[in-house]
Amino acid sequence: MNNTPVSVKICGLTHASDVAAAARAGAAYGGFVFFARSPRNLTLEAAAALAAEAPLGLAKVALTVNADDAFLDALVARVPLDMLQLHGSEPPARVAQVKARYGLPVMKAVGVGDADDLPKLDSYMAVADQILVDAKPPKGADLPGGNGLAFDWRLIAGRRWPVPWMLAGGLTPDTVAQAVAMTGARQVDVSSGVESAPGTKDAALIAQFVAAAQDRVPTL
Ligand SMILES: O=C(O)c1ccccc1N[C@@H]1O[C@H](COP(=O)(O)O)[C@@H](O)[C@H]1O
Repeated sequence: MNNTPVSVKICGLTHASDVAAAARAGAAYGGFVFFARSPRNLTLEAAAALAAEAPLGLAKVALTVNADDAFLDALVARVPLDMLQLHGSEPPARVAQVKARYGLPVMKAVGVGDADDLPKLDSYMAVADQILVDAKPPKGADLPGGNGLAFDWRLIAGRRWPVPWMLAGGLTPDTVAQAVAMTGARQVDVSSGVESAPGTKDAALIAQFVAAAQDRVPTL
């Protein structure tokens, strides 16, 4: 039995109050989204201002989707970051390139819809610092993540990988405890499940989510 509390990432922070709510609730990571079609999309300037508000203990993660070097160069120069999250179709070689170029830990997201998607996770073990096991977006979806959709957690029940991994996809304060129990995840990531509307974070839901993930009473 593992007594270390589950680490939580709150993704899609867009206001200083979101950063404060995530930190107050006990989240370990805060995510900033850089994807134009997302309701959580940030400019570099807005992200730099939010990053300045993040206390020690809240790791600042930048989520990008198939970003090129020019964008990543500007991002890393402008925003103090602790990790890059690659949420597009970046192949293992691109993950290795990004890791070498910026010297930041890289988390690679992989969408899971059915058992056929699981081998893809293995292809990133040698190059990524962490893996994000997310729900595969529906065909034709506008966003490659952040859709509030879960996958069948039984697909990964009892699975272990040689690098740290996070569970994501449609998690909510009501479902996260069951997701953790079924999968054995020690890290979870949420965006839509702690929002009152797309792109609008709710401090009470954030507190409830982190507490539920860690099996304790919320810190409000
Ligand atoms: O949140 C977004 O807008 C987003 C945009 C593009 C790629 C990924 C995005 N979010 C990530 O998706 C998962 C699951 O989100 P949800 O909890 O189902 O809404 C999570 O890792 C977010 O970081």
